[in-house]
Amino acid sequence: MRLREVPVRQQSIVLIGFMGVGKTTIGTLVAQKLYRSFVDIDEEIEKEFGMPTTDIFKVHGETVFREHEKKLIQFYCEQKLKIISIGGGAFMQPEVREACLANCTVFYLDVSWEQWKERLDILIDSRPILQNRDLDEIEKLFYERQGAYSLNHSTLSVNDQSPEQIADHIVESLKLAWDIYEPQ
Ligand SMILES: Nc1ncnc2c1ncn2[C@@H]1O[C@H](COP(=O)(O)OP(=O)(O)O)[C@@H](O)[C@H]1O
Ligand SMILES: O=C(O)C1=C[C@@H](OP(=O)(O)O)[C@@H](O)[C@H](O)C1
Ligand SMILES: [Mg+2]
Repeated sequence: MRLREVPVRQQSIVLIGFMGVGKTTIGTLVAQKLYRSFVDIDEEIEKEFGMPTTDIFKVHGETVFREHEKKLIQFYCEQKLKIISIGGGAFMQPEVREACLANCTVFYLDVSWEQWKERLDILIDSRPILQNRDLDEIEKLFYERQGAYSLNHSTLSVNDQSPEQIADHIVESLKLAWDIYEPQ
């Protein structure tokens, strides 16, 4: 069943954006604020394989990772009342975009390259996609992915804001939309 028919208040929320933008951190906070359960797709894949993402890439390869990522996203997007954080590369798959946009409310967390660069040191060890790429190559990837991210229901700049502020903003904007589209 397509959740398009599901009341907008019950639709799951999906957070998209470049790796390290804060999807996992902010998704956890939004779930707490809305009393919903939180699903981090990377964490689900890691549980399935019993190893961190970097090892999945090394042992099984990116193609296997992407296939599991797609299947899990398609599964969770069809459920109600979840807050779902998906990996930064997931939205490059057309089937993932279709599943998220058709069934859920999709928030794009948008960060400037200047601010993202400051996080590189804390991300490098846990994000296999960043390894073996120099800064120019990462910048190219950052801009290449923006086209896919522009397909969303709501874009939110996260520059100069704390995770708590961003989560509050998402909750407020959802409540406003719910009242407009489904007045109680
Ligand atoms: N708004 C923010 N300001 C500063 N640091 C942040 C912010 N959001 C996330 N971070 C930090 O950036 C890192 C990556 O966050 P994470 O939630 O794992 O991002 P993602 O899931 O998008 O890859 C973490 O160390 C987190 O604490
Ligand atoms: O951008 C990517 O291709 C990836 C982003 C990661 O998730 P985050 O966006 O949560 O860092 C994780 O799925 C994997 O390392 C690949
Ligand atoms: Mg994450």
